[in-house]
Amino acid sequence: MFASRGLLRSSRRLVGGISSATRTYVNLSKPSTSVAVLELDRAPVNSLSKEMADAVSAAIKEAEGDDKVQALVLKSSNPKIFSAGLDITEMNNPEVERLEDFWRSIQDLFLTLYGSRLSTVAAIEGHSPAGGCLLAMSCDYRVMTEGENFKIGLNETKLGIAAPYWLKDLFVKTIGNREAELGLGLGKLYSPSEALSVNLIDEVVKNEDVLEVAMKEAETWAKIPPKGRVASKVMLRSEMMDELREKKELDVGWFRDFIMEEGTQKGIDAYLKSLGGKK
Ligand SMILES: CC/C=C\CC/C=C/CC(=O)SCCNC(=O)CCNC(=O)[C@H](O)C(C)(C)COP(=O)(O)OP(=O)(O)OC[C@H]1O[C@@H](n2cnc3c(N)ncnc32)[C@H](O)[C@@H]1OP(=O)(O)O
Repeated sequence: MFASRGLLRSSRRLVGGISSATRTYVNLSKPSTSVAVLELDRAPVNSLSKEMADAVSAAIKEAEGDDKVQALVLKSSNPKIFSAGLDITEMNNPEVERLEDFWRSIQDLFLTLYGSRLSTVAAIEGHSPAGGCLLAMSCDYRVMTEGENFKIGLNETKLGIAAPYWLKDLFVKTIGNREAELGLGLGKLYSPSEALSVNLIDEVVKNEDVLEVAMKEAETWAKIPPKGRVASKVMLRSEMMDELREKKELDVGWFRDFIMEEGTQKGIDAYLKSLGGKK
């Protein structure tokens, strides 16, 4: 399985007898019969551009296409950054049509990952702000590497923007209403131990152990008979997904109007310039 479906540039290789495929922005491999590993690989910070979001969605669908695969580990090629979230340059002085398409790709990525028939385990290596936290929260289980300087959370308000309603809903579902009020309002980024204490993540592990722990967890989920497991996931998640599917174009409009406002643009521009102090 995992043959290219013509969506992505791909090259195939055999690593220790394991078939794996390297593509633009993502690497998909299958280290065991029932578990696939999807590595985010967009330097420098795995930010989600439209193309990156499309590549991740396509790779998830490809893994789902193998009937034997029951679980997926989502990891990063960068041991210090899981994902820096949405590619802010997509929202900085954008062309409107591209901005709308970008948002559709982000919505689709969320629907694909959150609604996957596969059990998904996030191996959160390092920083995971905003859209990175979205990726992690869309999984069934979250393991994060230790290191109190690593942060996860929804910091959108600090950029002068607001998380979309469905990301807010996902946050509330994950950590509860009160903590979400604090987290969203303050744009709080949690250290691994803080994230664990509010149930934003499920485990904190040593950096060198993260993949092994995530794989073990994925194998555990993969052993659960899929019929009941998937039905349970659908019960828990379909309401939210159906609502977004219904409101998709409305949500695109809200996003576009919000981002295109002059004040929002000023905030995004200033934030982007502050990053790394280099721009
Ligand atoms: C109605 C709905 C309305 C709106 C919804 C909008 C939702 C938005 C959700 C989001 O995801 S917004 C993005 C939020 N992300 C962040 O705030 C993270 C920003 N990045 C960082 O904090 C740091 O880069 C890091 C902690 C992840 C890593 O730090 P470090 O290793 O020191 O790297 P640098 O900061 O030097 O960055 C390297 C390089 O990458 C660029 N960059 C970083 N993050 C992004 C990003 N999210 N998008 C685009 N580019 C990013 C950074 O500018 C540097 O570029 P250079 O060219 O200067 O090397």
